[in-house]
Amino acid sequence: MLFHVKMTVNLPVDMNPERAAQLKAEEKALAQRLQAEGKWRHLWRIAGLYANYSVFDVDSVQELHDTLMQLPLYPYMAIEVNALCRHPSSIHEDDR
Ligand SMILES: O=C(O)CC1=CCC(=O)O1
Repeated sequence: MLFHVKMTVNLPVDMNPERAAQLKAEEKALAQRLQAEGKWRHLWRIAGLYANYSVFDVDSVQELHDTLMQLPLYPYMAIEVNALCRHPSSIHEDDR
């Protein structure tokens, strides 16, 4: 199942810089592991914003929920989710 996810990060302005750097490093490590596993298919910066557009390929809505909840930056994110399904004109056989 594919889901388009927008994540907007809002770190508190008074957050300790070392704590912020630690959270970002943990987020990067998990994001790269999930990409290597094929669960996090796309990760794009939204130009001009501390936000991203992502596409997740997971087995269930519950798996998406659990994945998002475990992100280190989750407490500081606003998240919007849209479920995706195959477009009849798509030429990409792996879209599903
Ligand atoms: O910087 C972001 O958009 C938040 C984020 C998601 C994965 C990652 O490494 O950073």
